[in-house]
Amino acid sequence: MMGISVSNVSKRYGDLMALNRVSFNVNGTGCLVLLGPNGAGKTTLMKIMTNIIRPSEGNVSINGFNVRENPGKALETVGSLIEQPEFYPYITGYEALMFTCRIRGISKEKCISEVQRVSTLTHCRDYLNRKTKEYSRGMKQRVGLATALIGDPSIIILDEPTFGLDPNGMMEIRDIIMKMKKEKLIVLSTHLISEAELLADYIGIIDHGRLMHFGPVEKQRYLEVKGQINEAHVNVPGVEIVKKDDVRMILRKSDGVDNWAIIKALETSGSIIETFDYYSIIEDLYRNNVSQTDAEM
Ligand SMILES: Nc1ncnc2c1ncn2[C@@H]1O[C@H](COP(=O)(O)OP(=O)(O)OP(=O)(O)O)[C@@H](O)[C@H]1O
Repeated sequence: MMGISVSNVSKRYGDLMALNRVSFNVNGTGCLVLLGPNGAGKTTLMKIMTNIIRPSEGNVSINGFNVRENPGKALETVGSLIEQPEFYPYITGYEALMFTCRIRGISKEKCISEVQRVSTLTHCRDYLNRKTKEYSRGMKQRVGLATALIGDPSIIILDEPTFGLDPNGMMEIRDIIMKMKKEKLIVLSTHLISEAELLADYIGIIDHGRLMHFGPVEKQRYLEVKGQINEAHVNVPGVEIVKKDDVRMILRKSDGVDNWAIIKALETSGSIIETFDYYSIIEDLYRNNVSQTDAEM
């Protein structure tokens, strides 16, 4: 099974610990979102994962191959877009993509159709014949993403893929990621909680170089109840109250607990329910794990 293993990775820049003993494993398909404020260490971690820089300590393995010792094998099926893409200014986007096809070992005959495929996916065909020095930030971002998709890699590592895109562009890229994550392993960084909520199957929260939280996003497990719930008791096995005030309550439930059982218990105990819905816990995790001065939503 495809997977990434990050083991005790630290990175020092002089006195600064940009990453401090980060470890996690992620396997199979889905999307791991690395969420954290500016300067948290997300890009540094992704650069280490793709062998752009070397860790001060620790190791990264992809599909069982150590990224530093065996980069050819480890990164064979990995596509990536790290930081803002930069292209040689006098070449066109088309030439940049063709060049990447050749580097990735795609045969000459197949390059044209592959460039068409990735540029259609990322909606950058209209300006592929213009020189990259004329591109806006968003245009560069789309061509950069197209570059990451060349060769149809099974693992894709994307550093802030929607950075610099207009709202439509953001939605298009998120749609592409939603589709791709069904059959690929995607790792992406963002400082936007809304983006994490939409895309994450696994979440890693990074602050000041430390991995503060790592785990699956249990989308169906958390419920938000609003209404008059000041006297609420939820005597349902497998249900616990995570947070509660007079008008709002967050619940966590175990597998197999029926939402109707919870509603019934709440009403029986005298609550008046106005809304009852699934709740994304990511914002809470972020608030609890990122130092307040840095928190930006
Ligand atoms: N080459 C470098 N030399 C010195 N310090 C660096 C270098 N690269 C990164 N840093 C520092 O390491 C820390 C982590 O930076 P990094 O770019 O990984 O953060 P980030 O989470 O990706 O932030 P952002 O969301 O702003 O892109 C920051 O304090 C940054 O200033």
